[in-house]
Amino acid sequence: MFSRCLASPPALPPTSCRGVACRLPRNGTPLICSPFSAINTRRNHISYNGSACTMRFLNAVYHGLLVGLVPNTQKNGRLILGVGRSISSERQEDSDEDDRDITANTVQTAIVLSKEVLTIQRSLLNQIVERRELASSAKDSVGTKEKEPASYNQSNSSFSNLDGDENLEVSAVTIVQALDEQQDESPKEGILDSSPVANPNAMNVIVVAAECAPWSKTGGLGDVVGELPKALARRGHRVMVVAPKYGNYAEPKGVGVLKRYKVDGQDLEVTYYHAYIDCVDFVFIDSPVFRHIENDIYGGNRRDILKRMVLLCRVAVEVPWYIPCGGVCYGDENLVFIANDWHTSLLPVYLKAYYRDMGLMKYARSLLVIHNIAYQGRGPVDDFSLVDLPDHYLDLFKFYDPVGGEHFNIFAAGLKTADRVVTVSHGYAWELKTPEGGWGLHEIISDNDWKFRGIVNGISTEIWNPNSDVYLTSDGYTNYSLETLQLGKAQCKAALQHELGLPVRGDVPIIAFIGRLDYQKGVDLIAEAKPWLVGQDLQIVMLGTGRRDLEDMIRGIESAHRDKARAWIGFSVKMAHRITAGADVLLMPSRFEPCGLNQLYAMMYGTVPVVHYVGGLRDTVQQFDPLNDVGLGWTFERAEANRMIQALQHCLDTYRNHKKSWERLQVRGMMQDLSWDNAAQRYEEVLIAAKYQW
Ligand SMILES: Nc1ncnc2c1ncn2[C@@H]1O[C@H](COP(=O)(O)OP(=O)(O)O[C@H]2O[C@H](CO)[C@@H](O)[C@H](O)[C@H]2O)[C@@H](O)[C@H]1O
Repeated sequence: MFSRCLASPPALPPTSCRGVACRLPRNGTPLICSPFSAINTRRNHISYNGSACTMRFLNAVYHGLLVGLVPNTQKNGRLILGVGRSISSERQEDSDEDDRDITANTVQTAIVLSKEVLTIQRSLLNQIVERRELASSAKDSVGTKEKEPASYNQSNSSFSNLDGDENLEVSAVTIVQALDEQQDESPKEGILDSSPVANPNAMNVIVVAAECAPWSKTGGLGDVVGELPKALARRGHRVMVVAPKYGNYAEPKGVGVLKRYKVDGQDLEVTYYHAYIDCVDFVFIDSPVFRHIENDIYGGNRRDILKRMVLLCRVAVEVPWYIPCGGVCYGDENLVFIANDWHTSLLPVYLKAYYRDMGLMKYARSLLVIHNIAYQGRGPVDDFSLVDLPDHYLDLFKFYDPVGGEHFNIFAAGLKTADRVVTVSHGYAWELKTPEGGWGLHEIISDNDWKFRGIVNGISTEIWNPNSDVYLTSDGYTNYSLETLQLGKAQCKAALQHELGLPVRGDVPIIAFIGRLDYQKGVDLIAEAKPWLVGQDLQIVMLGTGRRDLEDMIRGIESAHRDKARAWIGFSVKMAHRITAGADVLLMPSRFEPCGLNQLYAMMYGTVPVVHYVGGLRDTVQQFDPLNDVGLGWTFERAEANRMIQALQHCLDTYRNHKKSWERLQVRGMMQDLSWDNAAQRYEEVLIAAKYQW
């Protein structure tokens, strides 16, 4: 098996794709894409608003915008800009005279460049403008002879190694002029505020997952993969998401790259689609094995699912070499992969076995995020033959526990191999190290505690925002904010009751449940509590899909109590939003909950959570304390129906009899900053730790 691996070693990337370096076509091609209308190419050079510079420089500028572009020194009236290590590390490739015809890439790069230059950091703009003003005031005071501001000539600059390289020069004045012109056309605040921050620790980050909202989503993983990358990009990282292409997606366009991978002896053709949205490169992998399963992305037999995940991981690990995003491949320096759950736990293993063990991708690192340890990619030991690894890697996967006996466990191998491991809350991080919470993997997690950390998920405050929610603009629903909470929520509640055919009554509390119908989510506790629930003056709305018996169970509750209960079986994003807005209470009796997103969404909509005190629900829902008027909802200590009923009794008492307390609860929930920005900062700390780990 080892020799099979060696017989088809992973191909080395083309030299033009190994870093930021790309070559221009032999014949000059005018690039008319710049808002400055002044980017032109000559052989190996680009004239940018009249200043000669190399494509490498433009690429470096592109990266420099992300890592911080620093005025360095001035020479012959031109400002030399240092862009950190990306330039110096690429300089030796300048001597390579091998031009490559990459016109399309070059044009694309210039397009990206021209867009990115507009989002150049406020600090750079200010520095340059300040210096220009300094220069002109100095000029005024001295007369006709232009005098350089002293700061231009700092010989101790950290970028002094760039001195003298003509190719790295660009006229500061032309940049300033271009920015000035652009400011006339566009709202300054908008451009600058949405730009990535300068970040000295900026990295290339590739998030790999089996699902990515809004294109594919079966639960919280999709939401996280759709949003965390954007928050990392806002922090100045260059971020890509790699996910399978399950359907026909509108935005991503084919990139014209075709590759073949062998999985379980079968040749699989792979093409790639790309979209650049909110400063993130979304790369979708198209292959026959992924097509037409958008409604059942984890469907099929165990071996089929495993083969899909093998393909995803094998392709993803090479994407930084082969897929030009904005004309430039990510390359493997300063690179961190973020794998998610067992589906992509093979990625850290492939990174090690195929590359780092062979002296390739030496500086690339991997981070594995545990969203749910209950799914581990277990199978018989024979499954090892499907993952195409050297024989000595079997020990990483072979795992014994009393439940599964000796078996093949993909999550186990990923946890051991990844450079860092994160899970999605502090509560769950603790639980994972216990025999109950770790689902057999607790010892591996404890053994790797040094590289393990909990980071609470954030949420998209654009998609899940009652003030701009696109699903609240029709059918009687309305958008609302903190200021219009009581009126707006009452209207949404009436619209929900109307849409579901429940009695339209403002005074009756609506208790909602949204989630996968399985053991984890504790929906059976609702069935157990049914006699109490239906004896109350309340309405209960349940949205979910999953286990057939649980679907039948909630259907049964509805058919026995049509005036009080509704069960929506299926996956409906629209209904999830509408129920979150229209309900008064969100019930989450989850037996375990790594983080939970629905309680966060609920709080943003003034919907009060009642949750089992477990995992991420402990971290995010502080128990209401009426004496001190603090807290965000109600928690119950054990996943038992009577405990849940007690918590609901307290909750309904406050709803009915303490309106002001209730409103303050709602307001406290809505006023929290639950955005991804905090979590992204924590992730960045982990990325940095991984980068400097040897
Ligand atoms: N029938 C339905 N129709 C429409 N939308 C539906 C739906 N059922 C669920 N959803 C949506 O799917 C998402 C569920 O997210 P959760 O975080 O609650 O659970 P999940 O268990 O999938 O995620 C796992 O990963 C996430 C992310 O890390 C962790 O928060 C979580 O604890 C862990 O179990 C929400 O956006 C919810 O609205």
